[in-house]
Amino acid sequence: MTASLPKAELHCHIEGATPPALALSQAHRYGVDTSAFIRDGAYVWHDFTSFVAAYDATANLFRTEEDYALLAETYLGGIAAAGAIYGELIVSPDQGEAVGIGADAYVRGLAEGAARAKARSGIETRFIVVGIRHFGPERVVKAAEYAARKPHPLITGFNLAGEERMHRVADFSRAFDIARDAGLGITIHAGELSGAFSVRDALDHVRPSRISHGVRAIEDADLVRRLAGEGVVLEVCPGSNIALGVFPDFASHPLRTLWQAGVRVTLNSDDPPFFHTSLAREYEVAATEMGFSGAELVAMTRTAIEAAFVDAPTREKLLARL
Ligand SMILES: Nc1ncnc2[nH]cnc12
Ligand SMILES: [Zn+2]
Repeated sequence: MTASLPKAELHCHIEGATPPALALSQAHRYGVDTSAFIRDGAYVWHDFTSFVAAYDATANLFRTEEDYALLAETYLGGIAAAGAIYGELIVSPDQGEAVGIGADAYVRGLAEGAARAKARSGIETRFIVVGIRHFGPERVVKAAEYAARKPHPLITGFNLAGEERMHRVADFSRAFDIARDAGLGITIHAGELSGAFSVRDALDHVRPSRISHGVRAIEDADLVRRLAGEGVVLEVCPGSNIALGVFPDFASHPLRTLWQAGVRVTLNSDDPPFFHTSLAREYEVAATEMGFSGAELVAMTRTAIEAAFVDAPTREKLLARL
């Protein structure tokens, strides 16, 4: 039903998009035992902490520039084949440091993969540098300083992810000030593992144009009105929310209610194989289980392009493809 619709994605953590088969072939290459986090060809975790452990173990299977090129090319090629014309990847310079190649080589590798995918399919890509909340405010400042130096033209935004229940948003305002002053687009994980207060803190302390998730704003009607009034775009990831138990099922997911309240929403996959989803499945589930029409789903794609961290000519070109 939704296979032929044009799609766009604003929220996908690139290491979290590793297909298990690719993780296994990388593990074979480097002689890594994956039995703690991949079983029967699927990722194994049971809560946010064990998800992060499985995510980190998977990320550590990519160790060279070419490994990252393969990862980005695989993911972007896959979503392009499913109808995506635009995909933003959340990238972590800390990961380049963790595997010893450094942030620049990490970004170069991902950019090479993005270039290969674009040459094949035309998909446009940008990178959002992420600071990891549970690494603490100082490390997040370092990530922001890295992004602010604009080490690669595909880096156009800054995000904060990780354990939302650690620290308060205000602890990260300096990092966001650095990123904003450098002209980067601003988004922040909020209202996923923590409630409406976290979304309000994000609006007050970070002034983002988008919020990663934000769905728990639904707990506060005034806040929903504020999001709609200010035109803040939510990067909604329903499959992720169900997998992590933020909501029990699609029937109780607030996407439809937020849409009806006039909040600008988009569809995203977050960490697709970890959450048994894909960008294509997010569109399909929105149609079959949440009652969105084809026209409404294309409107969400349009919202994603309108909110994308791209220059004006690129935005116009993408809008013309809808
Ligand atoms: N769903 C999520 N929430 C917070 N941090 C993340 N990092 C990767 N996936 C995440
Ligand atoms: Zn995320």
